[in-house]
Amino acid sequence: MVRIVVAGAVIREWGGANRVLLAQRAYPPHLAGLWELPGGKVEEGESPAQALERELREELEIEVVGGDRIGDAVPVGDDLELRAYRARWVAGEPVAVEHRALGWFDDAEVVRLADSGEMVPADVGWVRELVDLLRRPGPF
Ligand SMILES: Nc1nc2c([nH]c(=O)n2[C@H]2C[C@H](O)[C@@H](COP(=O)(O)OP(=O)(O)OP(=O)(O)O)O2)c(=O)[nH]1
Repeated sequence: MVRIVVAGAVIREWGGANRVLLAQRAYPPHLAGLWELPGGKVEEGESPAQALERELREELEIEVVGGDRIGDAVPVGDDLELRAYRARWVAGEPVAVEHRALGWFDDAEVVRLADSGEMVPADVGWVRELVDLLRRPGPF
């Protein structure tokens, strides 16, 4: 059975640029050190939006509301399907509960991470859509 993994783009205008929140994985070894959109696996009985809201509460201690899809689904191995969504920030300052670090990246920095191999490979296909979002005016 294919499990759905949801990943969220929280965007904030900060320091004169729109920035997306990325998280640096601490595990497993082949992904440790790489940056991703935070999220996790959808549990039984949950909608993708509910899963995203729960995962960001658990991993980052922030409250968000799950929104529109970003880009296409990405198969990971034989048993995971990864999906990206907009996530509207509601409350809380992000804390790295499970990640090595957190960062807010503007459009150029997202491209640089992808080009330099510092982004989780499955997420690289979303960079074009992320950059388009970051170049649009808010509110987010
Ligand atoms: N959260 C997240 N996972 C990703 C991304 N890209 C990517 O390949 N993955 C993979 C890594 C993992 O194999 C899987 C999600 O695992 P996870 O560790 O974030 O999810 P989880 O909290 O539900 O996991 P678990 O500890 O219960 O295993 O998807 C991404 O952008 N965000």
